Amino acid sequence: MSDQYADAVAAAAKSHPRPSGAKPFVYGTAGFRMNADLLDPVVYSVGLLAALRSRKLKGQAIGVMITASHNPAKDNGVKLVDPYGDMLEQSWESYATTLANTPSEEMAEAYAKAAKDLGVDSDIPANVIIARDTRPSGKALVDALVDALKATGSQYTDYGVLTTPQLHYLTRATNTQNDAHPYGEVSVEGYYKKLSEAYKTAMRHDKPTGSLTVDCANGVGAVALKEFLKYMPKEDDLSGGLKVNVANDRIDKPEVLNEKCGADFVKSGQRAPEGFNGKPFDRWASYDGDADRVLYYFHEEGSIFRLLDGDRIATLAATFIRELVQKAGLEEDLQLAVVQTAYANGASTKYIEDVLKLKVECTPTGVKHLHHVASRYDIGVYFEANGHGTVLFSQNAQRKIRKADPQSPAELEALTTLRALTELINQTVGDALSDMLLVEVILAQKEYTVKEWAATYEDMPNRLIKVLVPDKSDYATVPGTAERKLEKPAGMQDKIDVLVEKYRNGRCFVRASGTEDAVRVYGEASAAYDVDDMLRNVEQLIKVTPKAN
Ligand SMILES: CC(=O)N[C@H]1[C@@H](OP(=O)(O)O)O[C@H](CO)[C@@H](O)[C@@H]1O
Ligand SMILES: [Mg+2]
Repeated sequence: MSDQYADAVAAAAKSHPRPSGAKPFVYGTAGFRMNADLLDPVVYSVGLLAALRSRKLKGQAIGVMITASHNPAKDNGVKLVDPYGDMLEQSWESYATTLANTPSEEMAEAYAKAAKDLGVDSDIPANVIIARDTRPSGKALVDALVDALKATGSQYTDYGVLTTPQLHYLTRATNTQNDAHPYGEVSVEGYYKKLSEAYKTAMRHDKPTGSLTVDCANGVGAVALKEFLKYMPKEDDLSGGLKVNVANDRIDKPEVLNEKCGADFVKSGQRAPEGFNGKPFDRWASYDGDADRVLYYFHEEGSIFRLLDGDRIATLAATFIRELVQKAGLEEDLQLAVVQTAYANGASTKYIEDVLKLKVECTPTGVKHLHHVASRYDIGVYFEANGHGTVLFSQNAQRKIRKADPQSPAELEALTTLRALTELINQTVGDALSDMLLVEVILAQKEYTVKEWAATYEDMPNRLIKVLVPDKSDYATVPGTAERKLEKPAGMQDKIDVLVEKYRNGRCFVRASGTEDAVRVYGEASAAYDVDDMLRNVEQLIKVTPKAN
């Protein structure tokens, strides 16, 4: 056992025992997520890994976020953020999983082995920054994390209660503060200032119409939004003045987090949250529990609910950014693409390809996959249908946008807005607040009402359901199909294909969830009654399939 911290790791591990008989934990789509009561030893092990990761990356700061996002209040979770604000490099996930499943009495050995395998030099200083959402269990979990950081001689900063994207911002800002182009000031205030200044520039000639009401899922988004509003222009300001109503902000009642509200509730049920006023054409948005997702929606006359989901935000952003790039005379220089998952509504994909004539890529579920593909383009717009996404501007694109020499007042105008957008958009990860400001800028500049935005294309009727199965690991998709085809259980895909063929423009796929103990079934077709019938039949098929062995 060579690592100089191994003894301290062993001693501290005794206070964070792994309950016997606990199910194996897996670092999944969004880190570890489970009932908060089980998480203490897991978070301790994540602290150890954060220290190793920071040392491996020459002392750059690593972020640790304690959140379970849209899950119920009793759950919690933990995820690691890499130095530039993206998710933990995939090749390290297996180390996270191994450490999380190690009994406390073997922890020091497992830690030293990981350090050795990963070639970590324990003399390099480690630096970790921490934040948590509003869940009551978060505080004690931060204590477990800090125990690991102290045991490994790491420096740390605990930023308290923040949104997930704020922690991503701080991680990147910390690691770029000495660069030629720092990401921003290393403070939460710096985050608000960066966003508000970019918003004011982008809105310099425009004022949004009407008001915007934001359902904050009774979570941390309410804290961030209220603070941010202090940095916004006054409501009557002709440059960007906007009346924002904050709804579902009961962070004093932790048990109502995500309860009948929030982006996940709205998207999966295709219905408005509790507290919705139902006034026709009022503009509403919902965040999720850690404010990295946002969706818009409104009621048409007759109480018809119209959802403007992540696909809509992606198409709106791609349209607008492409127009700006053209107007700025940079069209030849900058290639733009949209990245989606199989859950994207087929009508949105068709619209991007046929009307916008832009390239669409489809990746497996989970933002880390979308982010990775989007980063290959000069400008990569990526969104999951559930509202999680952002726009990435490559270094090359940022340089060209910064250095371009406008040849006309119109080019200068477009460039000014484009430059503002590279600051307004949180390029580390999906960010409800930043994405919402982006949407507001676009709607105001294009003079779109929500009705006009919704009219750009018509969604295919669709539904997403969860089916409980004895063991979700019986379900596996064919690699390279972006999870659209099953290879396990054997023969099931053929049966699904036969079923789906019966419905006009039917599409349906089944995959195991990476965050819940269930399989998900997504379906869409030309007619809503066909979608319901198709999903009922596929659900039945899953229920009668004998357990694989
Ligand atoms: C269909 C769907 O919305 N799946 C969500 C959900 O993943 P699953 O692996 O499907 O459970 O949670 C992920 C983390 O928040 C999110 O990235 C993803 O989009
Ligand atoms: Mg979230």
